[in-house]
Amino acid sequence: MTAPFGIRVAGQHRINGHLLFDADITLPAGRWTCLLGRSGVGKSTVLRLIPGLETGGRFTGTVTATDGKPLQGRISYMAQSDLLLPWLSALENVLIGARLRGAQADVARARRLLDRVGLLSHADKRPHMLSGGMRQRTALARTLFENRPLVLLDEPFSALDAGTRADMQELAAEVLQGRTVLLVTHDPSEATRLADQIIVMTARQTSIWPVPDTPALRAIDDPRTFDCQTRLLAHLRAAA
Ligand SMILES: Nc1ncnc2c1ncn2[C@@H]1O[C@H](COP(=O)(O)OP(=O)(O)OP(=O)(O)O)[C@@H](O)[C@H]1O
Repeated sequence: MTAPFGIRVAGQHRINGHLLFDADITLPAGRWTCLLGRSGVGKSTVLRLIPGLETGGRFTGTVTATDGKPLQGRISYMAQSDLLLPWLSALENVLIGARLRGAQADVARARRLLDRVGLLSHADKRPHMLSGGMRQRTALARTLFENRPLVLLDEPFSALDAGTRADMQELAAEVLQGRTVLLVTHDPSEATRLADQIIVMTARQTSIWPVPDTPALRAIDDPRTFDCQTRLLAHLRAAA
């Protein structure tokens, strides 16, 4: 993998002329940043601004990589909806990026990732034959397969049961080690477990929330993890 790089998103976003948010977010190179905030505040919009996707509004500001190079071809993005192609199997969906680029697809690696997300026995099924959580895990495998230095994850574990969610958090932490990751989540416990940096977003500002000085991936039952997630939840409930 190429050397990790950081990202800064700074500026104002408006929809129909109304200010949605004024943000200044820095993603440290090779680290996990978790972004939390009220529903509708603009977290997914921040994620979409980074690769330059349509947001339905107007952004006045900058998105810059710390190495000064263009971002094209260096980002893997997992949207809130799974975006699986319905006419392809789970395995073919994992391979779709390589196929679209006309690259040699590493089928064995795709199968290993499907195995890691618990879906190898479903590799030949099309998305309509899979549950919501299975489709989300297929989309996760597709995102991890892309092997990019910058990874944007929009609530990637939201459809999973608690046990599978913990397993998938651990898998993502392992596979994405050393990459720059931005994870949008509503779950203070998930953020506290995974984040090197937590950012809480409101319309007026983006602020850093202190994480325990233990390294991520943090133990769920560590009192410092528990204390951080409890205080973060209280803060999110109070934040406007
Ligand atoms: N394509 C679009 N056209 C117009 N407005 C949009 C579009 N996409 C999002 N919005 C609006 O932008 C605002 C922020 O949406 P966004 O999805 O970024 O919020 P969010 O914080 O990720 O929400 P959630 O936590 O519910 O997923 C919302 O008011 C939403 O209605």
